[in-house]
Amino acid sequence: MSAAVQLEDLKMRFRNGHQALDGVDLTVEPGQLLALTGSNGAGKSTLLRCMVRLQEPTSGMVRIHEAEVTGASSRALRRIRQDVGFIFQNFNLVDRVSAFRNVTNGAIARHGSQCAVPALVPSRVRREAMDCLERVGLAHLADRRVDTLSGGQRQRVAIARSLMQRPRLILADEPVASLDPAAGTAVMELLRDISAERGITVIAALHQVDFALDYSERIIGLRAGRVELDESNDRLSAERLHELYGPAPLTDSGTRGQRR
Ligand SMILES: Nc1ncnc2c1ncn2[C@@H]1O[C@H](COP(=O)(O)OP(=O)(O)OP(=O)(O)O)[C@@H](O)[C@H]1O
Repeated sequence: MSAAVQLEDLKMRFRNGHQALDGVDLTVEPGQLLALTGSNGAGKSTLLRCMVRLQEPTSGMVRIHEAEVTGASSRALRRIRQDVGFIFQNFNLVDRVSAFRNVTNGAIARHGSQCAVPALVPSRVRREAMDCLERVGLAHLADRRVDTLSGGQRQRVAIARSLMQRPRLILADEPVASLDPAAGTAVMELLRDISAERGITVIAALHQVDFALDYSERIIGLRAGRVELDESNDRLSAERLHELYGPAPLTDSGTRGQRR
């Protein structure tokens, strides 16, 4: 099967001369849940953003599902991005509207801007939005304004919104960094489960090495914009990962989430 993501000698230098990515080569198999780890400033966010050109790489090649991202026209890029969900640390939801409306917004790329206008949302999209909310365990809060939800609930709304895209790839930039350990665990379990159920490739930048070990199949360690470590999680000990990337909080008062 073809790779979900392929990066070749990817480089990104900011205008101030800072080399944030310094020749990253990486191939990610479809359906894999991969954790990107590394200390502050290692280049994790830049790498995720460069994959879909939210940040323009300076050089190198990105391919997603066989389509070349680098060099793609804006139309081709839009098409590639339709298959890619992005989950952010700060959720990036529309605060003053309901969970349901945030989720139907996720259908805009597939069904057009009518999905942003409640009265015009087709009934099949409404049904799908409820299914997605159901999947993340929040159907009962569909009508709640998202700014009245907890951080963990908001992140689950963001995941439901991304499911509306029917993504083949989800890029998650510190999806649990703003959450308490229990909410973080719930979000990581959800990402792991939807990846397994739907064959969605997930690449998650994670600071917490315990989450990386517990929920990913493969761990990439970045340092100064380079891949320093690339291991399957069952070959990595927590001690080694802690040693490389510093102390990190345990996920839940000393216990760790369930391994696959
Ligand atoms: N707009 C910018 N201009 C110049 N340098 C930048 C810019 N944005 C980020 N950087 C630098 O690029 C490097 C990589 O940043 P990036 O945010 O990708 O790291 P990260 O691994 O995601 O870090 P963190 O874990 O702190 O989020 C850092 O040294 C950062 O200071």
